[in-house]
Amino acid sequence: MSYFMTKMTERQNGVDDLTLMSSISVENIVTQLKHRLDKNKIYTAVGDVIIAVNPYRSLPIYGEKHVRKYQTAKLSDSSPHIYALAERAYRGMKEMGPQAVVISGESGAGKTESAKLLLHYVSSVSGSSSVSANMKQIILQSNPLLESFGNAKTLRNNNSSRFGKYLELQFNGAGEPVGGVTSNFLLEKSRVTYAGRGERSFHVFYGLLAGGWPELLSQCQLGRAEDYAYLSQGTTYVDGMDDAKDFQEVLQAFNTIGVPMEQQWYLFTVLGGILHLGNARLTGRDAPAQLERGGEYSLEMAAYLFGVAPADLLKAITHKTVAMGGRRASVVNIPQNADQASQIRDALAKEMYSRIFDVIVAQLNSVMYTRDAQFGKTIGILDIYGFEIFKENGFEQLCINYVNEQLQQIFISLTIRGEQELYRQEGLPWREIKYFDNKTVVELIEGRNPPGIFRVLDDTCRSLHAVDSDTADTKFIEKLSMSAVASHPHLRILSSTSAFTAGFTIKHYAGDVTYSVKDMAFKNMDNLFHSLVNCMKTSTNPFVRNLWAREEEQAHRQPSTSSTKIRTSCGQLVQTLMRCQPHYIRCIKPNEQKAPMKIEEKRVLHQVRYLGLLESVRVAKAGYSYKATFDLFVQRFYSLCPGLQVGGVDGCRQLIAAVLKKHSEIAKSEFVFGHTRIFISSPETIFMLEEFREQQMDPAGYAAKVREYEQMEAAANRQEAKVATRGGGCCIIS
Ligand SMILES: Nc1ncnc2c1ncn2[C@@H]1O[C@H](COP(=O)(O)OP(=O)(O)OP(=O)(O)O)[C@@H](O)[C@H]1O
Repeated sequence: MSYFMTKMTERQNGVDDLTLMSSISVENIVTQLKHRLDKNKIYTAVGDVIIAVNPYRSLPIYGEKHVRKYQTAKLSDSSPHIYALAERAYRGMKEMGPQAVVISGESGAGKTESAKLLLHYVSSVSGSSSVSANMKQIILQSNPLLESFGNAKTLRNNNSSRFGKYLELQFNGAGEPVGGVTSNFLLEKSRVTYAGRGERSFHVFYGLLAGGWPELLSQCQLGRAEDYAYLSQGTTYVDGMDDAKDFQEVLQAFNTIGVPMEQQWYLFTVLGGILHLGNARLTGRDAPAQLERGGEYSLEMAAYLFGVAPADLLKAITHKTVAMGGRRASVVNIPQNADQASQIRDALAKEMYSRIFDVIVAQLNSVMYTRDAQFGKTIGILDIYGFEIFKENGFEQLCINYVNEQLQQIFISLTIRGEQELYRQEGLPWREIKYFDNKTVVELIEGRNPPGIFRVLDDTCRSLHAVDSDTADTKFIEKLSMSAVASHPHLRILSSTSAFTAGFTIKHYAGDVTYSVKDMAFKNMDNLFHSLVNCMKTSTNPFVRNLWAREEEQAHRQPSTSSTKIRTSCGQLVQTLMRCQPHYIRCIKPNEQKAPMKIEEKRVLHQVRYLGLLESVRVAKAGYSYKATFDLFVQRFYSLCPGLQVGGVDGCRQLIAAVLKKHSEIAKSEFVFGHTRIFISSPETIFMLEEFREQQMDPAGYAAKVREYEQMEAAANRQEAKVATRGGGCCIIS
């Protein structure tokens, strides 16, 4: 007996769950997604993981009617849908404890839309008391605010989130949302000072210039976006976007969350200061650098808006303060040339912006967070860049891929651990689950002993004083080559060639990625020197002073590096997620042109690899292919045992005995009984059971499907024969 119906479904419609594919390969995953998208099915499951293919058009699968369907559905029987996952998370939160939904995928794949759909679902099913209505309103308004400061136009997405976000919703005992906390990660602050061709900086800059209060624009002496070096490298305009209108939403959100007018004013003047700072161009091969002609006005405006003296600001930019010596350390000011000083100026702009972003998030949290929530009643939503591999990969990709390695670690340990725990609870014998544990890659990047890549990089940065960026990169790769991890099986160090600055390849769980070390050391140091910190702390602008207040007098300490900050915030995230029941949404961008319902196979293949979907299928199939409570199993397959009168374990045993008696091709060892569930080893057995069931319940329909399948196979064979004849000219497949 073949399980042809399953194959037919697989070939025509794609399987609902990829663990049911007849052959497991990345190519077959793509084929399945394609078949499903052809049938308007954008969601596919891999066990409990949901794959969401961006349809690039609105589909009639959302809204209240669909919410009600999933709210009342038996989840084990419902088709894959983001609402089904949202319902699982919501029920899990109410009945058990903290839940987390991890959404990943490349830019434009649909992460933010998925997060919004989740919020919509939870908001729809979770009560309407005045506290929760108020909270829903705040959460709703926080979106345009965070998007204005954290999103930008990129070539891939006009409204691309340039930061990772973890929103933890807090609920009361009745399951109503009463609060929340947002954490932000990896803001792409380099976008403040540079946006590539066709891209823009963060939306808020254009909004401010297009829709800011006239008195504010006049005080800041602000003009058009094209007038500012930081905004004019890319484009300044986005099709279909109304910057002035969006800016009004920002102001409204500030009012809703209670940011006083005075603070709003100060905040926007600092943004204006950043724009002027970018126009303070520096020149001169010798150190210290000088301002270019005309640069004095820009520097003065920046200094005025930051509330510091122009001479102090210039000195802080053109001199680097470093600590020298051991215990009785002294501080020296090293003059910087134009390139170095420009880097420091940009570092100030980036840091100022990123601190403003942090302040906004903190302000949001101060109104959202509540102590009245029930302990452990939370649902977290993590919307974060997926694994990245570009033609050229640098420090940013290393950080993003490191976070994704960590997330994969959690995925593996919680899934496998959960599976093993279930076996233990069910009294099943220990069954080893084989999978690739990427812990070794996490340690290669962040390890302490032996020091991993980040620590070698930090060590290099610590020993840098007045060297240029190229020398720093060379020193880093030398150190890495001599370090203990140099011979790590997942690392290959590459020396420089004419086309490539030295670098290294990491064998990640999702594939090999080659990183160039160009500018890694400088990006890691962030070039934020004490001179800048000390200058900003003298500001007469209370908002600016506050931004820098957290800095201790730390002229004698090196500032924390970017990789240390990422390790720390990622560590906190991991701890939070480890306490939760996780749910995963892997988003896929089907094509580059944003064309509705179209799959470019090569593109999707690439993402399937880098989202680690093959690994997900393997992990989901690692234990038993199928598990269900005795009752559920009996409910589904009772027709295979005519006259069956009982449910539970007895019903299950009788049913299986009947199947084995009639179908000798199924081995008894396929079925394992736990305390409350039945487990089935291979997917083939389930396919067969499904087929027997269909045959039993609807013989005529089944016979028609057999005929349809045979015709389809014959047509496929004829087609293959034609292709073979055309291609080789001599091979006819009979
Ligand atoms: N489920 C969906 N239905 C219809 N359109 C969608 C859906 N998901 C995404 N889109 C479309 O794709 C666009 C990009 O989606 P989104 O902004 O969510 O991507 P992203 O993964 O968050 O990207 P980035 O990482 O750049 O922020 C949306 O503006 C929307 O037009």
